[in-house]
Amino acid sequence: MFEKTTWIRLPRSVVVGHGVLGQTAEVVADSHLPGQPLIVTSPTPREVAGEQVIEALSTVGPEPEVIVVETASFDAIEEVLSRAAEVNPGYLVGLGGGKAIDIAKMAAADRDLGFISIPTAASHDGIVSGRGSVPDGDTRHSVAAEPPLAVIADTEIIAQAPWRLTTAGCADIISNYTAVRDWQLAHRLKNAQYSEYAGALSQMTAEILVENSDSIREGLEESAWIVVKALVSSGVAMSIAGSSRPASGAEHLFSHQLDRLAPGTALHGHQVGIGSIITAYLQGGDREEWHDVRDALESIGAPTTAAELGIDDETVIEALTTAHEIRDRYTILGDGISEAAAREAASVTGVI
Ligand SMILES: NC(=O)C1=CN([C@@H]2O[C@H](COP(=O)(O)OP(=O)(O)OC[C@H]3O[C@@H](n4cnc5c(N)ncnc54)[C@H](O)[C@@H]3O)[C@@H](O)[C@H]2O)C=CC1
Ligand SMILES: O=C(CO)COP(=O)(O)O
Ligand SMILES: [Zn+2]
Repeated sequence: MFEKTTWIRLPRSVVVGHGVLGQTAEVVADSHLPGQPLIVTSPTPREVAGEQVIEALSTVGPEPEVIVVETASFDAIEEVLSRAAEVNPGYLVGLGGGKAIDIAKMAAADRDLGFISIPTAASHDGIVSGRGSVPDGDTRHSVAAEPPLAVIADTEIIAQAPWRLTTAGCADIISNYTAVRDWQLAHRLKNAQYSEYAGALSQMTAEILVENSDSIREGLEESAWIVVKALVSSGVAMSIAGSSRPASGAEHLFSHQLDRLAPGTALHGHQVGIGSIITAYLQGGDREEWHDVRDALESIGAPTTAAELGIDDETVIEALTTAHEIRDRYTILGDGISEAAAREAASVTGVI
């Protein structure tokens, strides 16, 4: 008997473009979201877009409550949940970068509420995904969370964010090359479940971004448009897969380990970009594809060396040799690489 089932959860609306925050009321109505919203945000996004979002949401319901969180952590989720228990919101809104959006989507899942994603930067591909990523002691969890019912990505706001946030988003996408390869490897060696559709979409997203890299330049709102579309596409790949696998391989394990060893030093996207250069080197292949990854990062102005990340060489080596311990996800790192191999990979690629 045929027993396979799949349940792909995607947003109902993805609205991207100049000034689309002005369509917020329409989007909320179209999503049938009731009652008072609780906005989960962090300090800078609150300043940048908070009033505009509060004003827009107030036209379709009671004035929103706002909670400002500082970190992506289980404590922050608890804070949001206890505020939600007080105000009993009708739905949640994640406003900001990856951390605020992740916390909102996980709190929404816990309270069984609808959730809207309003990114203020094109810095990560969690804008659309139904996954949350949270560090927890020595490990990192990628948990099933509430996917957004709607995404409102206003390129006017996103284009005004510091440029480094956009280059981080590009690097998060470029890292899909190595993530997909690691996923295929895990499929071959460990029988990990692989989705051809999700793998192909994730890889194609990286290819399209790299093909368009000449148009990704500081000061152009079109750059925000191109990058947001890629981030959406990558998030859809994660939703199809039902896991972060299409967008997270060894380069992400390396980044998660850097978050523990050098917290708050560099952006997620920039770390995974460097991780992707080294992962491509370790994955080998006929053509030295790590050159392509490095060149793509260089062309959009993302860091390609540890020094540019602000992280010292020894921390890079430690992260590389311990990254496999972060979570139970098979990658090219296998059950760990030696210090000598890590040093060789990081030096040959010019990362250290
Ligand atoms: N759930 C998922 O599928 C994914 C989750 N992530 C998670 O997302 C996080 C990384 O996201 P990031 O956005 O890099 O980190 P983040 O949320 O810490 O934001 C980075 C910085 O950008 C600032 N910022 C945001 N918008 C701004 C604006 N318009 N102007 C000025 N500053 C602005 C924030 O205040 C923050 O200081 C990590 O925790 C990562 O694990 C990343 C990718 C996928
Ligand atoms: O950052 C991500 C994809 O870009 C999410 O991946 P993780 O599951 O490794 O946190
Ligand atoms: Zn990522």
